[in-house]
Amino acid sequence: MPDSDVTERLTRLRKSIDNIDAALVHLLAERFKCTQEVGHLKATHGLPAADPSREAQQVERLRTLAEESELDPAFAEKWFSFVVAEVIHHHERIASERA
Ligand SMILES: C=C(O[C@@H]1C=C(C(=O)O)C=C[C@H]1O)C(=O)O
Repeated sequence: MPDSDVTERLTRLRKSIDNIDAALVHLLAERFKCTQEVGHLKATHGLPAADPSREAQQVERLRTLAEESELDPAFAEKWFSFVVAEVIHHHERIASERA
């Protein structure tokens, strides 16, 4: 493949990667807006920050979706756990600010 074709293909792929990264940031921002609201609801009603049974259901679902999409399910779970840990941290902070 000539060098100019490689450069063109790389540029095209990187444009798509940049679009996907932008979409992921937007999706995460929307997710955190929802989880912040959940955090306030929980703090107002004295509910615990974490809900392990809900998380177990989500992990199960996400692992299945990952398999169907040919994404490594272990990676999907790792990503989910990373995000949820941050959400729980936010919930604990919201609850402590109310106390
Ligand atoms: C958002 C919630 O709080 C926590 C965070 C979750 C999440 O980010 O999906 C799921 C369960 C909870 O541990 C919730 O209870 O729905």
